[in-house]
Amino acid sequence: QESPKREWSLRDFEIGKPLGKGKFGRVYVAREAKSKYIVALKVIFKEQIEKYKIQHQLRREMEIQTSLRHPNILRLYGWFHDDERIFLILEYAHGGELYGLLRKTNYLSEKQAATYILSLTQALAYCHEKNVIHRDIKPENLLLDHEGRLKIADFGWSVQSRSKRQTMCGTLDYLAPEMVENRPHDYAVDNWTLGILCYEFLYGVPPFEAESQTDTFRRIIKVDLSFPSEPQASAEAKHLITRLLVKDSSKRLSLQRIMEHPWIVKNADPSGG
Ligand SMILES: Clc1cnc2c(Nc3ccc(N4CCOCC4)cc3)nc(-c3cccnc3)cn12
Repeated sequence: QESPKREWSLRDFEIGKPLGKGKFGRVYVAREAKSKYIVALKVIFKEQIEKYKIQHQLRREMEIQTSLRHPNILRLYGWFHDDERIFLILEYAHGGELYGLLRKTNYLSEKQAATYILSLTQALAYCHEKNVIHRDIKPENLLLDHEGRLKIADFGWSVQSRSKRQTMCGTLDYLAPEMVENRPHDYAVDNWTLGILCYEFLYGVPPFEAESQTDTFRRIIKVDLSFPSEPQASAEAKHLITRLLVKDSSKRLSLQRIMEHPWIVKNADPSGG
């Protein structure tokens, strides 16, 4: 049952270290003074909102994010503002960025990869049944909780930390052909992105990575997909990736079929851990 919506203010929080900064502001660890509850506090500057004319997008994103309740979607508990800033009170993901894990281990085991793909698929299926589409599941928006469970932490403002790889900012790697070709896109773009992420979890690099954005663009629209010989991935994993990285968006494996795919059924830990 819903806790009473109380008015928050900056006085309620002790601000900790910055976690990262984005185009519109920064994210800090913070602690609610009375309960000692740890949260992430995202600060967005109003003059940036006016400058980029994103008031409505921000309002819509915040309403959506507050209404979503799913174990793999980061909670937005509430917000408040002062003269020049808007503060979002977010669930703190104790495990940090999934990217940090991927960078450390280069690539994930098939069990880990399948578990994260299942979590993402379940979160997306939840969003789609609530008619929330196009949660851009770019990797920089994927965080981990204290048990290593995946959390989609996006409401349209990906936060870039300094430690991010160069390719990350403004990369095309995760965009579906219909996006890069500026054609109308629907929620099937998320199915494509699941294929990109599955490949990157298993091989450590996105499938269409190239020296230049132009080459990445060419490889995406051609679906120039090949699997390296190292590290070895199972035939089922490659089958799933091949059934998602399909140019015709209507032919991509549905979220339901992903959950039932042999590679997922065999390898994923249903508890998401
Ligand atoms: Cl929103 C939100 C909720 N929780 C987080 C979070 N949590 C978090 C926890 C732990 C560590 N570690 C750093 C290495 O040592 C281990 C702990 C990093 C981030 N990070 C970011 C973030 C991270 C990077 C850039 N921009 C934002 C956003 N977050």
